[in-house]
Amino acid sequence: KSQLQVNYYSSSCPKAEEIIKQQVTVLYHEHGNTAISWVRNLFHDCVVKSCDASLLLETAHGVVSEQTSERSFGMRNFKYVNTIKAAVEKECPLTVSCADIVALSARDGIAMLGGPSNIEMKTGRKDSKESYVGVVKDLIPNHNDSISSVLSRFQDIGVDLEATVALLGAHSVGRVHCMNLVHRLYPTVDPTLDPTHASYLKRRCPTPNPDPKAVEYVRNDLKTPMIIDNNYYKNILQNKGLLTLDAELATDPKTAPYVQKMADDNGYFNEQFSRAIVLLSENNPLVGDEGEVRKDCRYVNAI
Ligand code: HEM
Ligand SMILES: [Ca+2]
Ligand SMILES: [Ca+2]
Repeated sequence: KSQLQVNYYSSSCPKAEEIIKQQVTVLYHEHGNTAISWVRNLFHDCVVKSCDASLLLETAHGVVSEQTSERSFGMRNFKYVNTIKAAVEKECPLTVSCADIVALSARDGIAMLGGPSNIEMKTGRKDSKESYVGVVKDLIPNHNDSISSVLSRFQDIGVDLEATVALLGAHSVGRVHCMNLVHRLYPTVDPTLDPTHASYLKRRCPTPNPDPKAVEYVRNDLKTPMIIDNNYYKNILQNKGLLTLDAELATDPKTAPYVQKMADDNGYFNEQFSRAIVLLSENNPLVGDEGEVRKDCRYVNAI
């Protein structure tokens, strides 16, 4: 079985990585939160079977999109993946996979957001010919799952304990909708939440039953909301994590020592985050003649 490699497109499409980076940069300057979406996309694609762009398939021709799963709640900016893909197709038709676009856009998005800029992302992934919507809920943890179940799910795909703690640092950017946190505020405030922060959250999320269509949300990190840094760990140590999972990460005896170390040392966090992103991105890829290179990331190729 062939493997992923560094610069897989060096002869078939030498400009591929440069074009993707340029598109990610332009999109970031138009809508900064696109870069945030590329990071979440990597997680939601790679954890579901493989980094194979299964996430990007839309509901059509008998396919039901993974994006319709309740775990995909709040995901955004999918339409701009098509912008990146179109630019790459123009240079090299049917050559660069959507799965590699997911991986490379995550790498470049992380750099735009001030995270590590030296991630060695291999390429050569192929795209799935199907959606795995039926297993999304089994594979992507819920916001109130226990830390031990989250750790074992990551373990199953080769992401170790320290790397898992580092990956959650992605919650140093982006937002959480009220729907995913009102259970910590009503009817009574979760005692593990900092009371001042809880009052702030109640102002942002004033009712126990937010309309899922209303865009009521809280930013993950009030200090550096658009920067991937170790502030997430500082927040959760001060009981200002938004998800139940965030709160548990800070106190569980297995994860707490790493949380403390990451909070104390941004360089160490960056190192572990880079390593973890690579592990995540190499989960079970389709390679060689497996899968296909989709022409349009939203649909499998016509036969
Ligand atoms: C393992 C357990 C995880 C759980 C339970 C979890 C859960 C969530 C939830 C509930 C949200 C908020 C969705 C919303 O209300 O809009 C969110 C946002 C986000 N998650 Fe996670 N997450 C996990 C791991 C990760 C990982 C490993 C990454 C990336 C490496 C990641 C990246 C993000 C990003 C970037 C956002 C913000 C998205 C935006 O603002 O558009 N998450 N996550
Ligand atoms: Ca996938
Ligand atoms: Ca931050």
